[in-house]
Amino acid sequence: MNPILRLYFYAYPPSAPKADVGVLRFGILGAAAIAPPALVLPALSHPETIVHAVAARDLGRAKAFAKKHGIPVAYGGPSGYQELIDDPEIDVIYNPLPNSLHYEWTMKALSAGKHVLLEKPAANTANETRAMFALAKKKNLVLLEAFHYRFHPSNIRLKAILDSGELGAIKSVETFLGAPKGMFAKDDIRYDYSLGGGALMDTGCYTVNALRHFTSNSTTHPTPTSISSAQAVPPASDNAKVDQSTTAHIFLPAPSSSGPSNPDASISASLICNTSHPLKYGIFPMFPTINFELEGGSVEMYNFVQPTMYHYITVRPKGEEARTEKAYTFGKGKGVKSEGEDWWSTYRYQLEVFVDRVKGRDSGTGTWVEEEDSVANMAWIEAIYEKTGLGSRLASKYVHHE
Ligand SMILES: NC(=O)C1=CN([C@@H]2O[C@H](COP(=O)(O)OP(=O)(O)OC[C@H]3O[C@@H](n4cnc5c(N)ncnc54)[C@H](OP(=O)(O)O)[C@@H]3O)[C@@H](O)[C@H]2O)C=CC1
Ligand SMILES: O=C1OC[C@@H](O)[C@H](O)[C@H]1O
Repeated sequence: MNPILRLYFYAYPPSAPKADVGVLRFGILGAAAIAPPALVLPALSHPETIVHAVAARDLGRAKAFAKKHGIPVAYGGPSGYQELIDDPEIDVIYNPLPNSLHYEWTMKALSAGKHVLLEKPAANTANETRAMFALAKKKNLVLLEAFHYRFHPSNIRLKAILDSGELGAIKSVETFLGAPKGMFAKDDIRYDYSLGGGALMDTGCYTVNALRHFTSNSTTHPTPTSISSAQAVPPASDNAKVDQSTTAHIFLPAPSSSGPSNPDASISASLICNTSHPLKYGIFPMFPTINFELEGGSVEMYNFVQPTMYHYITVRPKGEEARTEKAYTFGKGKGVKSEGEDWWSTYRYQLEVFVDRVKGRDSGTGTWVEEEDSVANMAWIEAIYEKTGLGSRLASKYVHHE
C-alpha cells in the first residue's frame, strides 16, 4: 500500500460493520490521552468490539470525551469508575489510568467479573502484578499488559529472524526509546512520583520488555543475571524520585536452543529511555531503535514501537550482502487467523489477539504477554530503579478483599 494511504487509514481507520452476535463491549477508565489511539480507533475496524462507555472523575469531561468519540454512555464523579465497572453491558475494562492506579482498578474490574486490557507498565511493583494475575486466573478472566508492539507483524518477524539461528547466538543488544522534548508538560503524570511516574516506568518499560523478549526463547522470560550500571537523570523540576531519563547496562541469560536459559552464557544489554529527549537538529524526533550483535552478523530494527508509521529490519550477515525487510501485515499462507492490513496499528493487532483470547480462539500469531513475563518485567524495572538509587515506585495502599 502507498505509504500516504497507510498513514491516512492509520489515523482515520474505516469502521467495520458489527457482528450480529458476540460483540464485546468495552468500558474505559478515565478520559486518558492514550485511549483514542489504543482502543477507540482500533475498535472501529474490529467487527466484534464496541466502546460502550467511558468514566472520568469529572462527568463533564466524560461526556465531552464520549461525544467526541461516539461512545454511548458516560459516567462521572467520585463513583464514576466503579459505576463503569459495574455496568452489566460491559465485558472488558480498558485501564489507562496513571501507573499507580493500575493495581487498584484492575483488581476491582476483575473482581466484578470483567476482562482487563491493562496499560503498561502493569503496576508499580512486581508483587501487585502477580496479585492481579492471580485474581484473573481465579476468576478465569483475560488480563493483558498492553505491550502492543509485540503484536505487530514486524516485531514477530524480527523475533523469528533472531530465533531462526541464521546469524547464531545473540552476543549483545542495545535499545533506545525517548519521547520527544516538549511532548509532556511539567505536570504530566510521568513526572509525578505519587502516580508512578518516571522514564523507566514510561518509555523504559518498553526497553526492558524488548531486551527481555527478543533475547528469550519461547520457554524463558529471563531476569537479568546482573545490572552492571544504571544512571537516572531527574527532570529540571525538584521531583527528585522521578527520572527524566535512565541509562542502564545489564547482563541477560543467553537462552539455550531448548529449555531454560544457559546461566553460563550472558548477553550484554543496554537501554536508554527518556520522557524528554532532545530533537535531532532541534527539529526531528528520534525514533525507537533496537540493535543486535550476533555471532554471525547484526540485526537492526528501526521504530519497533510504532512500526505502522514506518519501520525497517536490516539483517547484515558477516561477509554477505545486507538485506532489509518490512512487514506491515502477516501476509498470506502464514497460518494466522487475520492477515491484518498495512494500516493496522500495533494497538489494532493487539486488539485482534485480545478478542480472540477472550473468545477462546487461536489467533495463530503465537503472540501473547504472559503473566510471568509481566511480573518479570516489573521486577526488572524495580531492580534497575534500585540500582539508580531512586528506589522502586510506591506500592499501592489499596487492600483488596475478595
Ligand atoms: N500503550 C501506549 O502506547 C501508551 C500507554 N500509556 C499508558 O497509559 C496510561 C495513561 O497515560 P496517558 O493517557 O498518557 O495519561 P493521561 O494523563 O492522559 O490519562 C490518565 C487518566 O487517568 C485519570 N486519573 C485518575 N486519577 C488521576 C490522578 N490522580 N491524576 C491524573 N490522572 C488521573 C485521568 O482520568 P479522568 O479523565 O478521570 O480525569 C486521566 O484521563 C499510563 O499507564 C501510560 O503508561 C500512555 C501513552 C502511550
Ligand atoms: O507508551 C508510551 O509510548 C510512547 C511514549 O512516547 C509514551 O511516553 C509512552 O507512555
